[in-house]
Amino acid sequence: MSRSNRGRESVWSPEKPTPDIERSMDQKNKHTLARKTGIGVLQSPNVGFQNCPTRPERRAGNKGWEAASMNLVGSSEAKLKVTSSPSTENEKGMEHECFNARMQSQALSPQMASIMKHNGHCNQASEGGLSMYQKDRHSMAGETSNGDRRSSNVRLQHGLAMPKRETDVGSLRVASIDFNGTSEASLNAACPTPTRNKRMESEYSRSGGQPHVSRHSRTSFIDNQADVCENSVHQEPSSASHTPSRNQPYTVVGTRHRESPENMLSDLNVGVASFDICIEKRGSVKLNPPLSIINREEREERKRSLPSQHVILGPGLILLKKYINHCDQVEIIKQCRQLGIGPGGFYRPGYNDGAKLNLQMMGLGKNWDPTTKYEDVRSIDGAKPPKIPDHFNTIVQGAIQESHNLIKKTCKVSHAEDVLPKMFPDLCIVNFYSKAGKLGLHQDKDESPQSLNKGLPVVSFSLGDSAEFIYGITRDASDKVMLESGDVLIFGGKSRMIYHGVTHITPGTAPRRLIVDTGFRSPGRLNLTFRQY
Ligand SMILES: O=C(O)CCC(=O)C(=O)O
Ligand SMILES: [Fe+2]
Repeated sequence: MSRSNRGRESVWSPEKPTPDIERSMDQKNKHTLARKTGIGVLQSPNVGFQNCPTRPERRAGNKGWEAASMNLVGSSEAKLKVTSSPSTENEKGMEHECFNARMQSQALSPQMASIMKHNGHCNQASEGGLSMYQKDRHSMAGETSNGDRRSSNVRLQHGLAMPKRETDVGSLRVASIDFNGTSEASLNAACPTPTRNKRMESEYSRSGGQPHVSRHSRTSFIDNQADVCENSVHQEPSSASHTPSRNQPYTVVGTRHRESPENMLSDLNVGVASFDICIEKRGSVKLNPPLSIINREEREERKRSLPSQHVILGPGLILLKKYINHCDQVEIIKQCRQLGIGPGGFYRPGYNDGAKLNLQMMGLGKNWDPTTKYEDVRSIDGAKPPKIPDHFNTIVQGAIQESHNLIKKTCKVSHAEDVLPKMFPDLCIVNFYSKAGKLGLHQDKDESPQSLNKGLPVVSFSLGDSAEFIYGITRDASDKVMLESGDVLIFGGKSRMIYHGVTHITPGTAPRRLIVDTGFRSPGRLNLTFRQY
């Protein structure tokens, strides 16, 4: 099993609704999907639309719609409207010609602009807006408005399933729409069939202007007698405090067309939504942590200055407990945050069949993706992975040195490098795990054969919430260790090819001071694995 088989999650399965979506359905074709998000956490509610009643591939000639997934995150003002005008007489003509997509956004991230340009989805794209005017039978038309509020019409080739075959006519799909920032948004979709109309509504509302409030997302499918076929995703600005800044990106990403592998592959090329590992501070009052917490953290600091609790878990397998100090942890999180929202930043890697890893990932130096493995330019969006910051490398070298000292002392060997070779990283995989994040059992074996043969170590930093890390020489890895914020785990030499994975993270275990000083998402865990290709 290779790294490419790491924990997979099917994100769109008509048979298996995602567990966090409650589903109910009455006898009159009324479907409701609802999901409540947690309190106190800026979350990305995934609103999944599954198993829509008029799937075009099943019911030839019907106008069907499908929206597989909608993600709303954080603050943005954005509007996507997709309409298909009805024709009472000639359904086919209507279905082929009258697609019209409209996206309004006050701010378009530079990243998104370049993605849209790169993928040829618009003829003009710039930070702050994009526009497209294109007319053909599968086109969407529109214009860019003046001023702050941009109106962009985009051709979402993968965001919408354009009718390609007779059986697909009239199908509208909005498979995945990502808004970043704090948002109020709604999605409406309706499509008449000869016998009945369907209407789908989704609403994500945010009460109050502060990030730490309870959130609610609602999606429902309602029978509708309206004579229009409309599918729109609509976000209304709710208050001045939601006014987006230019670096609050708005992106639209690809669909999951289940019926064709090529579609699934090309979906991945549509673009990525930028993901922020930190919660934006919105003028909220910064409260000092309670005394008990300060005391506990001071005790932990003191413990750190005691003789180290570093352990040798196996030959070339070293755990440096709380090796990274608070200031360095803050620095690493802030730098990852900055890099993560820029070009080549965090995205959720997926497989050709639509399954996705249970984490957000970013490559530094090189990108790694389950389908492409290592690449110098990200095939998903053409972005060049950012460089590894020098400061990170300094910590890596210090950790290797510390491990050598420990090996010399404990194993009484004169050449610690025989046990754990030195390594000068040219790439780093940064993983962000949210509450449900995990990583299936795998070996890290996509590095070069020379690197693997020499047993050049992987150096892994853990920050934020603790994680249960499982490992072992064989596939039935049964050893476990808790990786806490500041820990560095190193596996090289004879342990280079261990099977390993992350079974779960434990929410609420990140040092509070770290969250306060960084705005780091809670619950959340950041993991950086440095390697030499
Ligand atoms: O998150 C971790 O601790 C492990 C990450 C990992 O194994 C990987 O990225 O290959
Ligand atoms: Fe790994």
